[in-house]
Amino acid sequence: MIAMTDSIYWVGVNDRETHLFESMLPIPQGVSYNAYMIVDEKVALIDTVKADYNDTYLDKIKSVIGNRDVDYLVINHIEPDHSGCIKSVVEAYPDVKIVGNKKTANFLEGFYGVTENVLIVKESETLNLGKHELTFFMTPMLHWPETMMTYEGSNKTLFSGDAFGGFGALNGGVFDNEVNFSFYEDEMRRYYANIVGRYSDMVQRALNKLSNIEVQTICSTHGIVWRDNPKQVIDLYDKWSKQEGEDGVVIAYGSMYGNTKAIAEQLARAFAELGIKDIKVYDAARTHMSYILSDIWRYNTVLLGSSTYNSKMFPPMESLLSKMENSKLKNKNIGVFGTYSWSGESVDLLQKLTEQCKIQLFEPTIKNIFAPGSETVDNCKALAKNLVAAMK
Ligand SMILES: Cc1cc2nc3c(=O)[nH]c(=O)nc-3n(C[C@H](O)[C@H](O)[C@H](O)COP(=O)(O)O)c2cc1C
Repeated sequence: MIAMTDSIYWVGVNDRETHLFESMLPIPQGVSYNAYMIVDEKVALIDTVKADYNDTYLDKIKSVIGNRDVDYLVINHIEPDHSGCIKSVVEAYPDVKIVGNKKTANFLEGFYGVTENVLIVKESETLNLGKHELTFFMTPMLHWPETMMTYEGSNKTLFSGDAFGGFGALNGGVFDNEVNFSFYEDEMRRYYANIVGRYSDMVQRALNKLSNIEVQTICSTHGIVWRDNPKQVIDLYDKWSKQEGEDGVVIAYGSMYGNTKAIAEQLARAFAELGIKDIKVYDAARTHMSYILSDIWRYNTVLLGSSTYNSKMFPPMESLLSKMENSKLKNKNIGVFGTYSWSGESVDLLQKLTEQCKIQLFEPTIKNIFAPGSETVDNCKALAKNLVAAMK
């Protein structure tokens, strides 16, 4: 338990055990499931943690309130990594009222069979705890239908659910002024690109809503608590949700025997010769696509390459492109390249995807039969030149 004020507590946990978040995204640095508690005339919990950490969570609550009862459990987001302890909270505190919106109630019944003692709240409705008053803001599809945020007025604290969160367990430092943010920034962007990015329009809607309230502290369900400079994370979310990429290049390729890789290397060199310093080259079969997507989110220029594999793209590139399409990527300048030996579908498929994604494809497209020759070097230089000219 960590006291955030004399009456608001962090009762979250660090997960250093799970390898793959949502069974897909590597979290070598762990992740935190943040939950909070407000102790006033009434006691309110805000979100719970993943079921695996049930005992630790309940112990933390008890360490603050002893034998007092919990009056409310606010569910900002019912994804199981935050709602996994609902049933044990109900068992431990049978009179607890579960606070959520109409959609939360539906999920609550479906996941946990809980139908009693549910308090349904609507947009801007308030709940008085004594000195603290909670106001609820609906933020649907950020990133589930039932997501909402809870604002505590006396401390100007926003409990934001998954919004403003990120990977990376809390290594002692919990608040933004206690940590070196560069590590958390990378892990926040990877979380954003892979989990929230698809719902960027909803993020913009939520940011507009929040612009009407004064926020001094942001408490997300993952990662650090922002109380020194909450504007920093709001600005980052604004930038990421507008998909405003920085000048820089991501080159991702799939290559079995090095021919496509050779083009990737030539392209990287061509960008470097044009003065670009931020160039990230990824073998899509080697680096998990969540890291590649995170950099694609960061930069404005993307080069995608694939050899032809059984009339298709090389499978790891196919996965990356499917994820890119699902993320509703926009505002990127793209070049494509690849090699083949007889039918050569991969580059055409790469091109087709850029049409589906509505991202701008730059010429020349580089499609090589067998090993790349000297004309490939010229094509790489021409493509790099066109893409650099389009940077800010
Ligand atoms: C398993 C396998 C399947 C392939 N399937 C095709 C194909 O369907 N059409 C084609 O034109 N070339 C195909 N090729 C040839 C490669 O696309 C070609 O040799 C390419 O240059 C390899 O590039 P890389 O060295 O970057 O892997 C295949 C090669 C392998 C090893």
